[in-house]
Amino acid sequence: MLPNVPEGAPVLTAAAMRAAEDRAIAAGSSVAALMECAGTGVAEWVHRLAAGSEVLILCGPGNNGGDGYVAARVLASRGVPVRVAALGEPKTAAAAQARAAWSGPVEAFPGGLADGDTAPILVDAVFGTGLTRAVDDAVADAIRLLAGRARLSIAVDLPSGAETDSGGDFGAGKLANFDGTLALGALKPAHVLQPAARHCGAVRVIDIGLGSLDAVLRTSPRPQIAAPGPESHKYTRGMVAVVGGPMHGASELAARAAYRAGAGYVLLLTGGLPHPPHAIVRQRWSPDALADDRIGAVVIGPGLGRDDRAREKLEAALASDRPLVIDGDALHLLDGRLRGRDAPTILTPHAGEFAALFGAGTGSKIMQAQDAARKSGAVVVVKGADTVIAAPGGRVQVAAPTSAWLSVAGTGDVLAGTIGALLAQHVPPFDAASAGIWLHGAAARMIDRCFLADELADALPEALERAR
Ligand SMILES: NC(=O)C1=CN([C@@H]2O[C@H](COP(=O)(O)OP(=O)(O)OC[C@H]3O[C@@H](n4cnc5c(N)ncnc54)[C@H](O)[C@@H]3O)[C@@H](O)[C@H]2O)[C@H](O)CC1
Ligand SMILES: [K+]
Repeated sequence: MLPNVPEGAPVLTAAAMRAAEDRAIAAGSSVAALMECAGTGVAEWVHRLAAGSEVLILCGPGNNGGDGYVAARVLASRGVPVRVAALGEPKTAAAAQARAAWSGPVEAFPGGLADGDTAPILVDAVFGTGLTRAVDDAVADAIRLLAGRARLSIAVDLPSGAETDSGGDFGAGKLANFDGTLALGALKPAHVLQPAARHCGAVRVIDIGLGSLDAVLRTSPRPQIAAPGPESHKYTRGMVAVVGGPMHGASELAARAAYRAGAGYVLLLTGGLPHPPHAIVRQRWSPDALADDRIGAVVIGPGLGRDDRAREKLEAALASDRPLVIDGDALHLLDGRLRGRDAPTILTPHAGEFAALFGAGTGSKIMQAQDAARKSGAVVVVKGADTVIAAPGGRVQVAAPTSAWLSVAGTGDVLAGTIGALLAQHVPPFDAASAGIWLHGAAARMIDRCFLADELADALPEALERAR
């Protein structure tokens, strides 16, 4: 049930890590001291997890390899059987020092390891944040093979071959799957962005003495959502208007999710005959349907359609001064019409909708989301297995990876309704988006597998129970 990365944690790029390291050194530390901390922290985790089994540590030529030599020395001093295999001699002074302090043998990697060689515990200290180009095929293949054969595989800082800042895979499909990754000093984008994130397993951060870290990017925190008090009534709990269209199911799901996420009153503007759940107030759409100033948020897009009537509805929603969640079909009808909107606006595109709206951008998903938020003036939620939330002012979060079972029809509609409920309760738009994604992800993890989007909506109250 635990998310596999720490919540609300700073995420630093390779350059930001180097800057933090420079600050620590200016304050009296040294690369060797940081490496000692890193290697000792790795050894402590491995010692606990290895439970006496033999550990094979693969060391690269840079400081990631240096961390590996330190870990080997510390593990051996604690009586853990350790083997070290290295990809050449160390190339940095600190790694060379760590290598010199390791008194055991060093096997050649990958060439020196016999076919079928393995150890129950595999530690990958080959490359970390210093990797700037693809890893040789023979090296990538050997890491993947050894990690696959091990009972437990652990990456030091990053799975070797991961691109630190973009979460890309330098090896193009050759990254090994690890059970765990020990992030040194702080999380890096590769721990939360796909495809690298899925290779990390459970990620834990090891303190290496860098002090407090200031980062623009963080993982989404667990939200704190207050329960209603004695003074609450349906309108203070938030009134959400869902503007529907020809695909009724989608707007029904958004409306249901809005209630399940705590809204006090949900109005579904599609019309039609009354049917359960009767708590959803169904009305026909009219141009002045959004004039009721008790409406705290409007959700538009799920099931809206893309015809002239859909355009007319979107036009009215954009012209209103209501906070807006724009999703699904409405994203396809936007064509830059957000400019000049003062009320809070949240866009929730998936990758395809994002590309259609903002073009095929360059840079990491994080940079692209920030750019889109700046250009549109809206909070932009780029959904996926690595959902990024960006605000126009530059604030940005990555949600902890959640259940892949969310990849089913209707879950986006549930998310739009969930965010709408929080927005209607006057939660600021960035926080509403962040909390909505957290609730949605927590609900998915709780109901586990093969769920219907309706059931996801119905699991939101249990997720809310954990957001206190
Ligand atoms: N940042 C910190 O505060 C600390 C980080 N530590 C660890 O150090 C690594 C980063 O170390 P660095 O030496 O910069 O890079 P790497 O070890 O990741 O690798 C660089 C090394 O590898 C060579 N190289 C690069 N790409 C390739 C390639 N495709 N094939 C072969 N060789 C390649 C390059 O020339 C270098 O020699 C960080 O992740 C932490 O693990 C320390 O613990 C200190 C504190
Ligand atoms: K590594």
